[in-house]
Amino acid sequence: MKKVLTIAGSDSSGGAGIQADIKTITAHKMYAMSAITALTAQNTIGVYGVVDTPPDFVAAQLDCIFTDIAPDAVKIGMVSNPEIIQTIAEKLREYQAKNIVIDPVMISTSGSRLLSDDALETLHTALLPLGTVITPNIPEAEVLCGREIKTKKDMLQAAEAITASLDTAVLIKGGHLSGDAADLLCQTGNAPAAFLKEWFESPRVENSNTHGTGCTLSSAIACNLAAGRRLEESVRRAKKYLTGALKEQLDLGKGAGPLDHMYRIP
Ligand SMILES: Nc1ncnc2c1ncn2[C@@H]1O[C@H](COP(=O)(O)OP(=O)(O)OP(=O)(O)O)[C@@H](O)[C@H]1O
Ligand SMILES: Cc1ncc(COP(=O)(O)O)c(N)n1
Repeated sequence: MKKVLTIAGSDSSGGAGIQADIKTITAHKMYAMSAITALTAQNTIGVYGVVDTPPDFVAAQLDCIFTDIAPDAVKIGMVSNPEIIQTIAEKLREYQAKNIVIDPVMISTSGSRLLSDDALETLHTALLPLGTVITPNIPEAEVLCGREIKTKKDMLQAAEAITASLDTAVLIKGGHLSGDAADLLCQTGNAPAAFLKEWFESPRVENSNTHGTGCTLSSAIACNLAAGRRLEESVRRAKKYLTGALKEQLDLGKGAGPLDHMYRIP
């Protein structure tokens, strides 16, 4: 059985973070492990409290996992503060982790900050370059490249800028733009300053319950990489899984509710 590790925050309402990741990994019939970076008191309406895990305890969780059951892929979500980010980066290097999908979570759908202001620089320099692929949404991609993204043309330019600056593949998620749900994968090509770009599009599903879409997509990409698939194919399959989970029209809670992660399980 393939093993997938999620390093992320806990969402008490179960729609995003660690809980969405474990459901997604389980729905892919893989073995899920978790290192929890923060506890959030959260529901479909908002985030009401955050308690960060002490960095040495993040390290202890990662030591326990990597010295015992080596993961075939790692998904990283909410990382909270610079000390936790440094710890994760050191451990990923120490254990030579492979197939690393980093979702640079900054602000929740409900509008709460999940990354401290002083963590951005550390995220950029210490952690993101270790990713096999990073998966920012539009506001996160704007922060990473320092320019506005209003159109698909802007996405193309931003993706090149981020790929060039981090020397890693980037999937910019287009859920925050209007029209079809179009995500753009950009990787470095063979020649200097050459980029390989591919769009992954699906019709927009009329569903306001989108809590945890980003977490779910990045975990599903990690599962497909764990299965040995190429990045492009992993993104294509992950997006199909996510779109299916949205189409189920699960409607829980008073705000932006969660997805039906289990829809493929008979
Ligand atoms: N209404 C929708 N219909 C179909 N796909 C969608 C819809 N909304 C978002 N998506 C897809 O969901 C994935 C996550 O995109 P999004 O841009 O919302 O990321 P995100 O903001 O990190 O997610 P979230 O913060 O809600 O967890 C992308 O593949 C995007 O195209
Ligand atoms: C613990 C945790 N991790 C990530 C998210 C982002 O998910 P969303 O943007 O859908 O709120 C979240 N709300 N909570």
